[in-house]
Amino acid sequence: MDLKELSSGVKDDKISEETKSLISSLPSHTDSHGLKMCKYQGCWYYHNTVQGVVNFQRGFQPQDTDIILASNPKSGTTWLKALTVAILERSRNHSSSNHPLLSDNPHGIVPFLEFDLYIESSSPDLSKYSSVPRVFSTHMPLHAIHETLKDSPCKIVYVARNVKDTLISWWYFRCAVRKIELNRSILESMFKSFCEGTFFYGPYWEHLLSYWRGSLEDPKKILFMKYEEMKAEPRAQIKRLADFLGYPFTKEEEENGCVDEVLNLCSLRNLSGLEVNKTGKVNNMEHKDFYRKGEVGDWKNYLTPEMENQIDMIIQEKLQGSGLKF
Ligand SMILES: Nc1ncnc2c1ncn2[C@@H]1O[C@H](COP(=O)(O)OS(=O)(=O)O)[C@@H](OP(=O)(O)O)[C@H]1O
Repeated sequence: MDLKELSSGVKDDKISEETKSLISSLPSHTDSHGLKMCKYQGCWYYHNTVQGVVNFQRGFQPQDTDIILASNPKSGTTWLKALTVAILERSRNHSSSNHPLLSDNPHGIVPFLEFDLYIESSSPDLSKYSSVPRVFSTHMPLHAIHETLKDSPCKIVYVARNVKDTLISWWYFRCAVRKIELNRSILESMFKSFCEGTFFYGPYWEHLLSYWRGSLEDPKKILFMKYEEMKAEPRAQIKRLADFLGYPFTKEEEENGCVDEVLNLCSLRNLSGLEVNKTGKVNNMEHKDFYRKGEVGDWKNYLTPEMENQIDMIIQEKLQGSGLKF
């Protein structure tokens, strides 16, 4: 594998001596592609990402109005970023041609804390993100960001997705990034690692539960959304998001079609058809690879009944008693 092709979160070229020493003391394993991972504060990361997490925890200073969009990878992050940007930008009266979503990928507009910003240093230049509110994103679990954000009234939105669709989306993405055909042996090794909890940002259920419990404890600070509900009732869910962020749609906006405008702008079909999303890269990943089918239940086309049973049993057991269901 050509290391230059990898995204910065997965490589291991940004690690300080101090973090190397930390990593050497942590549980570790090597993934099926030969990339080294370690378990830091209960979550599995590639080594560069640990550096990003450590730098974030050391240096990030939240502002009261900050918005943090959190997710497990492949759970609807790109969509949530686009919707949040569109909700916030609607008051700025854009003409049809100068909306930020028309000239950049949602990941270019909303940076990831632990890869894009904090991977090189604990004091990155955030001046580019000075407009209010600042919007950042993360795949870190809540326990990794809690200490840094707990005294701030900033808001956190989490999007969760059914584990089986998340897994299939990851599989597609891994193959797309490596420019190879969908390959069942890759799916099988990813499946194993998902089930064992050793997948990137896993265990998957711990990630979900951290935000789920956080949202129950402090619903004004943490909004828990589900990809499936966003697909099933987009108008209700986007209004829920806008209300939570403190940018509710007015009655007039609802009547003049503004909610549908935002939804249409952020639809998979619209975003994936934009020139900016057909070309270009962010963090060594092609914009186009962030968009695929966006269907609920696509896993049925790929997982065997045995795989389905196994993963269902694990998730059922892990989420038991939490009140969280998919
Ligand atoms: N606008 C919009 N609407 C609905 N669904 C969308 C949208 N944009 C991306 N997607 C689908 O989300 C899946 C990618 O997940 P993420 O965006 O979380 O990926 S990432 O973590 O940011 O890499 C991936 O799902 P799958 O199609 O199931 O692979 C994308 O197709």
